[in-house]
Amino acid sequence: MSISSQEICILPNKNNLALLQTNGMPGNLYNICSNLPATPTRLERLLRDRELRKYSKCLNDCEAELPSSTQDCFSPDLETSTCWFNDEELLEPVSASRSLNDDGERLDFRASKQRLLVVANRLPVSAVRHGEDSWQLEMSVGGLVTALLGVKEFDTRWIGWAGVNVPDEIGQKALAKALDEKRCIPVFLDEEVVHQYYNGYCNNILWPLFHYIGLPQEDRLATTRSFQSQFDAYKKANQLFADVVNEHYEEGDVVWCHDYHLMFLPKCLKERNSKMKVGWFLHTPFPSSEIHRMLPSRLELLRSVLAADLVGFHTYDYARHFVSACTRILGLEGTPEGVEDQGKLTRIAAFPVGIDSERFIKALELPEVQDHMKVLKQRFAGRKVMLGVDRLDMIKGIPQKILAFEKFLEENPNWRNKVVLLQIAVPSRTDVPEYQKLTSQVHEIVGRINGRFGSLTALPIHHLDRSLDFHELCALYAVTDVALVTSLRDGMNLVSYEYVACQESKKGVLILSEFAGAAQSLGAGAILVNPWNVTEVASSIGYALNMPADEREKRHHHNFKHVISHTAQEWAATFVSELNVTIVEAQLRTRQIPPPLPIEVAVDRYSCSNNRLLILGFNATLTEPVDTLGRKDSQINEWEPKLRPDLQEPLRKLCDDPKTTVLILSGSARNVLDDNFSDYNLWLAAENGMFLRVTTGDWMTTMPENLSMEWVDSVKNVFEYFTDRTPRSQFEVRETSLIWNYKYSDVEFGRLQARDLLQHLWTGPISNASLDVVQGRRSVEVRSVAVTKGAAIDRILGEIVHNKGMKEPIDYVLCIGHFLTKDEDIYTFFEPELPSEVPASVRPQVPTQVRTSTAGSRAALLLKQNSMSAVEQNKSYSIDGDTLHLMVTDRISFQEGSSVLDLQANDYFSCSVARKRSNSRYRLQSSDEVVTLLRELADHR
Ligand SMILES: O=P(O)(O)OC[C@H]1O[C@H](O[C@H]2O[C@H](CO)[C@@H](O)[C@H](O)[C@H]2O)[C@H](O)[C@@H](O)[C@@H]1O
Ligand SMILES: O=c1ccn([C@@H]2O[C@H](COP(=O)(O)OP(=O)(O)O)[C@@H](O)[C@H]2O)c(=O)[nH]1
Repeated sequence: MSISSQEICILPNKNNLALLQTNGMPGNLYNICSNLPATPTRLERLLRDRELRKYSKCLNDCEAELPSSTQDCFSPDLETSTCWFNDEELLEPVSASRSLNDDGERLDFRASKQRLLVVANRLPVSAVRHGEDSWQLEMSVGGLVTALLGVKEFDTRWIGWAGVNVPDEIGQKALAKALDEKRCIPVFLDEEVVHQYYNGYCNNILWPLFHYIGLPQEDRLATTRSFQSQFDAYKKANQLFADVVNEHYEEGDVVWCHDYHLMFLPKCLKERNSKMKVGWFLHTPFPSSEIHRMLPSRLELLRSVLAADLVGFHTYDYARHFVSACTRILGLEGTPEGVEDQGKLTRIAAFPVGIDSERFIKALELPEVQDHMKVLKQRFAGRKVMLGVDRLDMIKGIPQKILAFEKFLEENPNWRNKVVLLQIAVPSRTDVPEYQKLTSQVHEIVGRINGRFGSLTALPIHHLDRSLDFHELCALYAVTDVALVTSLRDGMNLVSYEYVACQESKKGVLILSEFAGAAQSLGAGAILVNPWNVTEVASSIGYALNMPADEREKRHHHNFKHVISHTAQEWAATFVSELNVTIVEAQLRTRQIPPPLPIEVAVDRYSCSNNRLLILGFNATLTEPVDTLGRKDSQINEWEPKLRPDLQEPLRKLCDDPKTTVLILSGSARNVLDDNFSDYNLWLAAENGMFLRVTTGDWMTTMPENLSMEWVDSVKNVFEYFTDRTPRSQFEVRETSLIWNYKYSDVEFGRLQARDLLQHLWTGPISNASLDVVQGRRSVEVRSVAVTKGAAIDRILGEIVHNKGMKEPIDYVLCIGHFLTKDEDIYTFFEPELPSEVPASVRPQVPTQVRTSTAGSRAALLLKQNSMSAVEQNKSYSIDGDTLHLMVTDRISFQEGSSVLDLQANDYFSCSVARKRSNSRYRLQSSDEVVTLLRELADHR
């Protein structure tokens, strides 16, 4: 019998029973499998997932204790390969995890392992060709490989470049076959692409920029010139990766893209299959948005990463920088969850990587490691040994490290023959000129210092330009007294983790750069340094070498605990779990997003009807879309909205159609609507419907009689104060509301100011008033509770019907707008059976029953009621200057039993524009689509 992870929950034991009950769902033990509507929070989901993982790990561990004959274990055949780590079990395919259930029945967990496609530039093995169809595979070096090799919980396949050019088909086939045994799938890149994409765009542009080094000094202009062709190659290479993923993808797979090489990949994948679960993780720092905005391709890169469902970074700082780049450069909304764009949320979070600590700890017991340790101890007997292990990369701060060591020797002559620095500098990206230069620079400094402080028998620096095998490396980690990590920037730095893992008996000291991601997790036990400050590093070396045993022990203990509990396995499992949860949540959220307006249907119903009402919002509905993409933030266009020129013609046609009444219903002031629409034959409702006029007539007010505006002066004071202190913000005093707008200000500063402003309002002038504070995307508006579009519409409708002397009820309503939530009561006005708060998820999108006003339409009902109450109460409104206060209720001339509205459900189209969540039945993405719609309607009289 095979069971899926979904079904695991029906096997509770005492432990997970306790957990499920503490997850906020008392008495609902089987909630995960039940059909009950309780929707768990993200935290509940993640906790449950974590518990299930532990549970299944526990079963797997039990299985490990079964006699080997009962296990169906894979034994890799690496006869043809030499492995750098000589640790081929790391690449084993998924082993069948089997266990017995309570009835002695065998459970096969093979099916419960989720398929994971890891896509990274580099495969864990690099290929070396030995003949036409013969390949040797060697382990690749670098933290990414180390981290991902620790991932064992999934049925993993690795897709990547084998680090070699294979132009011929025979070679490609043979290599694909050899790699298949390692569950690796090659992406073949030709030399030119590798040169432009990997050496060029990735390692000469993105890498230095993301590490705050800036573009290479000498060939900066050349780089600037070749930028476009390198970026094209980058996109091309990413597309090649996408093609291979698509070829191997099976429904339900998780596709996990890695690193700066593949920032374009999420977009390529999602364009082809929007349902694919795509995660992207960056192993390097993500720099401040000020750095990222220097990239000519800044927009495209951000946009394509955002196509992923989940985006992960090593630290909160990197995640914060990314979100800030999205807000500042793309103008998108950053929320605590991630980044939102048109209702799509890309979740952004920090997932600090770890190592497979057990592997290092166990390795120390191996005879070959013990042998290495013995040799090393003898070789350096009587001297303290300091260790540096880095790829030879400018980000690692190797010259700075060596200079600090020189300074230490300079200032501490007593240590000169008593300490040695072993520096392993693994050659890396040797085709990139900057790396070549670094090699000679380091050699030169090492030579100088050895010449200065060395003797015939001892040298202060042992510098190795090569990699070590795993056993040698573990031995070195274990016997050395101090590890020196001086990265100028480093995504994480796993060497520091590995050092700590191997120091359980010696309790050596870790000196760690504060610019490495690892400083966030190992900072408590390490000595943190600024690698640029050579004096500080030199004195830290002295401090470390002289540190008393009890302090070393405490510091080590702190870090060791962290390293063994934050493993690579846990990192990957958490990321994938979060990705799965993100997908579930996105599905739930999607249900709250109204479907696109079926334009054809709306047009078709329009042409079949005889008395139509078109209610159109103004801002962001009939104006150009809010300019966010690639905006030049400093450009203030116009504060006042303007009707899109391409809408003039269709709007005029619609207004001139005798069967159609057009109402512009807006928050804008009267003069703004006058400026834009005076020439059209339509109705204008300004200030959210508080003022009304037909363009051939004068303004009248529909304002409730007792509307108090006493609060205005005090709110104005607060708005003035914040306008003064927020560059490029502005406030507007309307007759029924006050609006502070910061759409042209610095987004983040504007938001902070808005938060502050709200606090002032709540605790000050409006605390006792009957007001609403309405937060827009980049605005704060204060208006009386009674002022909403929905509240005004019945009065407006009454006036229109009366004024036009309508003999026939309205049989078609299209209501579209970029309305604030407060004003969405306009949508539900025409749907009396549902309260406006009802979430879209439970709202029938297209009700099938036919409603007529006589059977309960709110408009007809209200009009009748108002009419009666007006007659009964004999209410009237006064004339105030040029404003006629409307007594709408006594103007209803319809006879009892007849109706103002005779609206069938499928003749009503409420539609939000450019809103992510809405109570409308439908949505349009932007005012561009409004243009299409109105053009179509205008052509169907
Ligand atoms: O593949 P290469 O070009 O030879 O470079 C090796 C790797 O270097 C980078 O490693 C990063 O990932 C580590 C693990 O997350 C992290 O600890 C370290 O700080 C990073 O520098 C690079 O990001 C990888 O893609 C490369 O494979
Ligand atoms: O001779 C060596 C030296 C180092 N490493 C490994 O390379 C990785 C370096 O990762 P780190 O995160 O420190 O930096 P990166 O090189 O990825 O920037 C570590 O796992 C080391 O064990 C290696 O494989 N061979």
